Amino acid sequence: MSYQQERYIAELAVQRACLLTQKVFFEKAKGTVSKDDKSPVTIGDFGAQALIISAIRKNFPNDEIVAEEEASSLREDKNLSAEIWRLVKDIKLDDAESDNILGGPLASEESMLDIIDNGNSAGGPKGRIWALDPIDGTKGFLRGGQYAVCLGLMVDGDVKVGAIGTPNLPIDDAAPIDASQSAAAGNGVLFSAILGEGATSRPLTSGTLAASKPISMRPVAKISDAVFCEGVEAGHSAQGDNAAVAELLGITAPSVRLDSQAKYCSIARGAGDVYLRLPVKKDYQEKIWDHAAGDLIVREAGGQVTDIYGNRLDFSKGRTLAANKGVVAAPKAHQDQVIAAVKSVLKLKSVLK
Ligand SMILES: Nc1ncnc2c1ncn2[C@@H]1O[C@H](COP(=O)(O)O)[C@@H](OP(=O)(O)O)[C@H]1O
Ligand SMILES: [Mg+2]
Ligand SMILES: [Mg+2]
Ligand SMILES: [Mg+2]
Repeated sequence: MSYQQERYIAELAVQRACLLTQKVFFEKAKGTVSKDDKSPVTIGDFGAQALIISAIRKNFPNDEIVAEEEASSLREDKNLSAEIWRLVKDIKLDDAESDNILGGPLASEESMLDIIDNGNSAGGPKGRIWALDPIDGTKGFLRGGQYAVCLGLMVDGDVKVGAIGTPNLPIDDAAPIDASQSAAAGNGVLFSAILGEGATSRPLTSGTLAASKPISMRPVAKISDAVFCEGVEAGHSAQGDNAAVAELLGITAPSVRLDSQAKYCSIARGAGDVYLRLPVKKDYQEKIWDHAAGDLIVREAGGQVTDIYGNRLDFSKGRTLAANKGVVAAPKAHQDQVIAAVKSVLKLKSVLK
C-alpha cells in the first residue's frame, strides 16, 4: 500500500501548524507553563496540537493519535485556553482549497480542548497510530533557536510516513547550521518520507505545498571526517559521553548543537553526519513522538538509526521507546563502527563509576 495521501495530509497539516508556531515565536508572551515533569509547554505547543489533530480527524477518522500534550491544565486555566483559541481560530492556509482539505477552522474553544485530548492513545503494536510532537524542542523555541513540528504514522508498530516542519532551518541544504541561527528571512523547511520511497525536503510555505526534492545523507569516506550533531540541553543527552565517542572515532570537528528533530533532518540532508543522544538518566524512556518521523526520514535518506546497543528503535511498545536506550544515527556504512565506540565509552564509564 502506498501512503501518498497520508504523507500529503501530514505535510499540509504540519505546514499549517507552523504558521501558528511562527506567529507565537514572535510574540513576547508565549504563555509558558511548567508541566508536572518541570518541562515547559507554550500556547504554540497546544495550538499546533489542536490544528494537526483536527486535520487527522477530518481525513482519517478511525486512526489513533499519540500526542505529547493534553488539555487538563487548560480546562483549569480559562485565560490560557482563551489565548490559545484566539490564535487557533484565525490560522488558515492561504490556499482555501488546501485549508478545506484539512477541515477548515476548528468549531469552538470547547471542541479545541477535546481535540487536544484526542492525542491520548496508549499506542502499541496494532493498527494505524499517529505520533505527534506539536513543538519538539520547546526549550529551543523559547530560546529563539531550532524547533520542529513532527508527525509520523505507524502501522502495526512500524513507521510508514514522517513529516517534520523546521521553520528556523535554512532552505539551502548546504548552508552551515548552528543553534543560534533562527528565524532569519527565507528560512523554513518541510521534510518528509514514506517507507521505501525515499526522503524529500521542500521550502515551507503558507499555502499549497512547494515543489519537493529528494534528500540524502552525505557520503563520508572515513568516520573521522564526520560532523556530529547533538542536543543543546545537557539534561537531555550526555554531552561528555557524546564527545568521548567522537574522540574515539577520531572526529576533530566540533559538534553542532541543535534543539529538536532538526538534528535528524540536518543529517538526512547532509548538513552533519552523525546524531548522538546518549542517555543522561538510567530510567528515562524516550518518547515515540520525539523520534518517529526523524527515524524514518534519516533511514530513507540512507542512514541507520538505532539505540546505544545497536537495536532499531521499537515504536510498538506504547507511548515510549520502552525497549530502547538513547539514540545513535549515522550513515549506514559507519553505524557499526559508531556503535562499537558508544559501547566502549559507556562500558569504560560504568567500570570507572
Ligand atoms: N532526560 C531526558 N532525556 C532525553 N530526552 C529528554 C529528557 N527530558 C526531556 N527530553 C525530551 O527532549 C526533547 C527535546 O530534545 P532535544 O534536547 O534534542 O531538543 C523534549 O521534547 P519537547 O521539547 O517536545 O518536550 C523532551 O521530550
Ligand atoms: Mg515537551
Ligand atoms: Mg519533543
Ligand atoms: Mg514537544
